[in-house]
Amino acid sequence: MRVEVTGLNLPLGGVEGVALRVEPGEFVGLIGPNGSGKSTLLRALYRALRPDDGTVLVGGDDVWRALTARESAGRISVVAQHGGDGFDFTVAELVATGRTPHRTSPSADREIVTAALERVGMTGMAERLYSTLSGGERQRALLARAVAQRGALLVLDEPTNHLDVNAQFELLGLVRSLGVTTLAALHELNLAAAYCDRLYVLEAGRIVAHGSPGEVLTPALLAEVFGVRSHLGVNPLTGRPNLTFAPLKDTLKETGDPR
Ligand SMILES: Nc1ncnc2c1ncn2[C@@H]1O[C@H](COP(=O)(O)OP(=O)(O)OP(=O)(O)O)[C@@H](O)[C@H]1O
Repeated sequence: MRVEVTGLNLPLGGVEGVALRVEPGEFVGLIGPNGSGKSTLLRALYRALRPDDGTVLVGGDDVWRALTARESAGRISVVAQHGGDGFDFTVAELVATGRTPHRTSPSADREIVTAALERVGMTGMAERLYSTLSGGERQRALLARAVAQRGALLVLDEPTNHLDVNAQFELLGLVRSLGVTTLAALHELNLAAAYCDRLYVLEAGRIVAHGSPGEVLTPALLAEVFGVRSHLGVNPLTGRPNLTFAPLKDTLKETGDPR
């Protein structure tokens, strides 16, 4: 399902004049420093923050003007930051809330929930209370809910938070394997380089660059936007672009030789 955002101005986060596209089946990453407006922009896409101006088309329909909240929830699956906080649900109950926008039978819903839990490897935790899960387990439960929701667009807000290095690969690999059009805010730039087809860079609420990871993640852009020195090479294990970083001012000298 195609996403087309044009002329988007939001009442929060300084988000102004944002235009972006996600083609059907693409995995597009949204990167930018803390506070640059990534979460705020995503909220406007999944109908949680009404824009002052501009359009958000998902599957050709204006999310804010042509779709109801229910229709939008049927089309867009979301893994938001702190998305399950405050729920006193079991994992299976949480995942079942992903079926709310759909009018399918209870038995079909149960099968979909079971399959979603299996997909994220949480079958054995179905009856655990969400509030008792670790941070990484919570992320997987929220992804299972999004899988059960079966939206044609998947929006992820920093989905790899709390995950160990292997779990980060597993989660993003799982997302890719779904083959669903995906837009994800990501902090870890090497994960963005490894998993995303294209990237958009947000700085103070404006898109300042977009393109393939190799085109976007240049030392000049990373110095300007993130204030770091960087080297773009190739990950010898995967062949994907690979960044190494250092602070602009070499504060590492003061830490001594780690060897
Ligand atoms: N409800 C709100 N009220 C006031 N300011 C807000 C609100 N929501 C977001 N902001 C501000 O908007 C800016 C962008 O926030 P946002 O959460 O979108 O950034 P982000 O790029 O997702 O950051 P991070 O990487 O730290 O998660 C921040 O300065 C934030 O303080």
